[in-house]
Amino acid sequence: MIVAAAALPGEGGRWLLQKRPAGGDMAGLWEFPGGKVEADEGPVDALIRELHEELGIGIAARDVAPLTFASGLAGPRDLLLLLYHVATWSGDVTALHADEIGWFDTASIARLAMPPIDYLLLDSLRERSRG
Ligand SMILES: Nc1nc2c([nH]c(=O)n2[C@@H]2O[C@H](COP(=O)(O)OP(=O)(O)OP(=O)(O)O)[C@@H](O)[C@H]2O)c(=O)[nH]1
Repeated sequence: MIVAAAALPGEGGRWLLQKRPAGGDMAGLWEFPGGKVEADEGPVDALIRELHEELGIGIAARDVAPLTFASGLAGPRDLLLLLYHVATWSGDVTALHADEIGWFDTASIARLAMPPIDYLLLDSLRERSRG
């Protein structure tokens, strides 16, 4: 499974994470917004679709750039997680899908309960926060 996810930058080196809804897969864990890349779409198209569905924001492909990726097992499934930096967007970020959203610096992200693969993304996110 390929998943496209977004690193959305906020004030002071913070990034947006959302808490997966109760009752579902990996309930209560914090993650980067995004979702599965469907068979008929590319990863950036999937990201644009998912961010509209989950956060109600509009992003343009020209504002999306690869940041890093990680791979491993997510439960029984083999997952490739593509993390994209999203420079700008239109509309206000709204939690349409998540139980909660928040803006966290990388030290705080490291202390959140996340799917295991997400911890592998943190080095690149730290570098990007300094840049
Ligand atoms: N969006 C997102 N998904 C992640 C992250 N880390 C991680 O392991 N995942 C996993 O990647 C998959 C993302 O698919 P999805 O967001 O479409 O999940 P979903 O609820 O539709 O999955 P489901 O239909 O199998 O329950 C989930 O299994 C999720 O747990 C992350 O940082 N962001």
